[in-house]
Parts: sequence; C-alpha cells; structure tokens
Amino acid sequence: MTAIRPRRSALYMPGSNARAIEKAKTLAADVVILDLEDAVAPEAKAQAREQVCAAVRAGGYGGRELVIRVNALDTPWGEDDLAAAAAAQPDAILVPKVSTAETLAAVGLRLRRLGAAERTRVWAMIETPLAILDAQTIASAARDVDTRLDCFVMGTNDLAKDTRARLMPGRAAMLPWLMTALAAARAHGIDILDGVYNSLSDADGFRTECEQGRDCGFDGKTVIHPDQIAVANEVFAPSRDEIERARDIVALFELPQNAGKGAVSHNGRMVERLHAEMARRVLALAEAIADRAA
Ligand SMILES: CC(C)(COP(=O)(O)OP(=O)(O)OC[C@H]1O[C@@H](n2cnc3c(N)ncnc32)[C@H](O)[C@@H]1OP(=O)(O)O)[C@@H](O)C(=O)NCCC(=O)NCCSC(=O)C[C@H](O)C(=O)O
Ligand SMILES: [Mg+2]
Repeated sequence: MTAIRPRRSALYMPGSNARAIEKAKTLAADVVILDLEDAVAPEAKAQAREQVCAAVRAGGYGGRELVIRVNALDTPWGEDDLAAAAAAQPDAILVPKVSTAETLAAVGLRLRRLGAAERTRVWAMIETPLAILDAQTIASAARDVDTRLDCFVMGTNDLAKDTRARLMPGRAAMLPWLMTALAAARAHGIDILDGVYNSLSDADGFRTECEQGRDCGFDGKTVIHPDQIAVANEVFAPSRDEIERARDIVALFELPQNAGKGAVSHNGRMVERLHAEMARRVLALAEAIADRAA
C-alpha cells in the first residue's frame, strides 16, 4: 500500500492576510492552502505572491502540507504566480478552474522548464461545468507523471456560480457532480477533497456536510476558518469503533483456519478479503494520523 498522507482538513487563507499565514503554523489543519486567486483582490496580487512565497520558503509549518493556489495561466497573474510558486517549493501547486487535461499538461511542462522541485505536486480545482463533464479525462492526466497530478479539490462556490445550482442543505443538486469527480479521482488513483462550507456560524450544518462528504468517499474537507478544523479532523478520521473492527477483520483472515477462504462471517455479517484490504487502509490512515499528532 502506498504511504497515506492525512488530508482531513485543508485550510484556505487569503495570501494577502499576513496574520492568517502566521497563525496557520499553530493550527491543526493537515493542509494549508495559501490562496493567490479568488481570496485576493487584483490590486493585492503581487504583494500576496511575494508574501506567500516568502512564507513557504521560510517554513515553520511542521508536518502540514503547504499548497499555493495560483491564478489560472490565462489571467494576468498566472505565469508570474507559477514561476514564483515553483521557486518556493511548496508540497503542491493548486491550479484553479481546470477544465481540460491539456491545462494540466501545460502546467506540468512549465514546471519542468522552471526547474520545479520533483517533490512539488499539482492539485486541480474541479469547479467548472466542463470539468465535471470531462472529469475522467482530467483525472487520467495523473497517469502522465509529467503532470504531477496528485489531488482534486472541489470548488463548489464556482460550480454554484457557473451552473446556477443552489447551495442548500443536503446538496441534492451538487451530489451527482461531487460523485462524478470522486469516481474519476478514484479511477486514476488520486485523492479528492470536498468543497467549502460558507457559513461560519452554523456548526451543525458544517458537521452534517463533513459527514456527508466522508460518506461519499472524500479524503477530507476544504475549510475557510480555524473553527472548522477540529470537526473536519474528527469526521474524516477513522473512529475508535472503526479501528477496532478493522483490526478484527485483518486478524480474522490471518487465522490458519481462514487461510483458504474468500469470505467468512464476523458479528453476523459477511466479510470478504476486499474488506480486509479496506480494513488495512483504515489502520494505515489511523497510524498516519497518530504519527501526525506525535
Ligand atoms: C471568512 C473570513 C474573512 C473571516 O475572517 P475574520 O472575520 O477575521 O474571522 P475571525 O475574526 O473569526 O478570526 C479569528 C482568528 O482566526 C484567524 N483566521 C480567520 N480565518 C483564518 C484562516 N482562513 N486561516 C488562518 N487564520 C484565520 C484570524 O486572523 C483571527 O486570528 P487572531 O487575530 O489570532 O484572533 C476568514 O476566515 C477568511 O478569510 N477565510 C478564508 C477565505 C478564503 O481563503 N477564501 C478562498 C477560498 S474558498 C473558495 O473559493 C473555494 C473554491 O474555489 C470554490 O469555488 O468553492
Ligand atoms: Mg473557486
């Protein structure tokens, strides 16, 4: 099994907000996304770029993954953002409004020409109607190592804007798109993070949406405020019961009497070897989370 990086919570912050960038060093988010795109006003873009890249170069974020969200290449800031981000060597560069696999090929090529560090991966925002309609092809870019594609991030605000679907409890309108992107990501072996929850005052609504995202199969949730981190970390981590059950299932298939069996019964339920595989992933994730906390 490939190493798992917990990505339960990914905290956005405006790249122009020095206080937030500093504060992130003390927050329990698994991922810190330093935004140069929609959270930064046009007149603040250049200063934000400088500030964000200086923060990434200086480090001090411990085990948190550091991600820079650049402006799209077809904007006045995109090329400069990409060059500066590549030089700063974050864990990943998040590309907004990716609608085609060609965009990822172009970003990969530029990163190679810029001499970007091998460790810097590319993440793609899935937030346009075209991206949903072509999610499979976009995710398949991960098969080309030059694209560095490692993770999808849902942009539900932009999806709502472009489709005119409403952001409402239960997300009936969004669910087909969320699941299409999720299936595409899984088909090509990359992670996928759920979109943000805009209300800062509705803690119950936020938890419900985290649980829905987890049950849909997302690896974590993108968040916009420190107050949302703890709940996302809790919901997207295996619970104590899940860990216990996973240990039982793995142990069951290690028993000599089950060596030749494909399916056994456990607490009144059928358990197959695929469940043992799932259980091993649960245990690996729990271990990675424990390592992160240590
Ligand atoms: C939404 C906010 C503007 C609210 O900010 P504020 O009113 O300052 O919040 P508080 O007073 O409650 O803040 C308390 C302290 O926490 C710090 N803080 C707040 N937010 C963050 C953060 N995101 N990261 C780090 N630290 C944060 C404050 O500095 C206070 O600290 P202290 O001084 O020590 O008390 C604000 O939360 C915010 O800007 N959030 C992020 C907005 C953002 O980045 N948006 C872009 C991404 S969302 C998106 O568009 C996704 C996608 O593209 C899509 O289409 O859906
Ligand atoms: Mg967006």
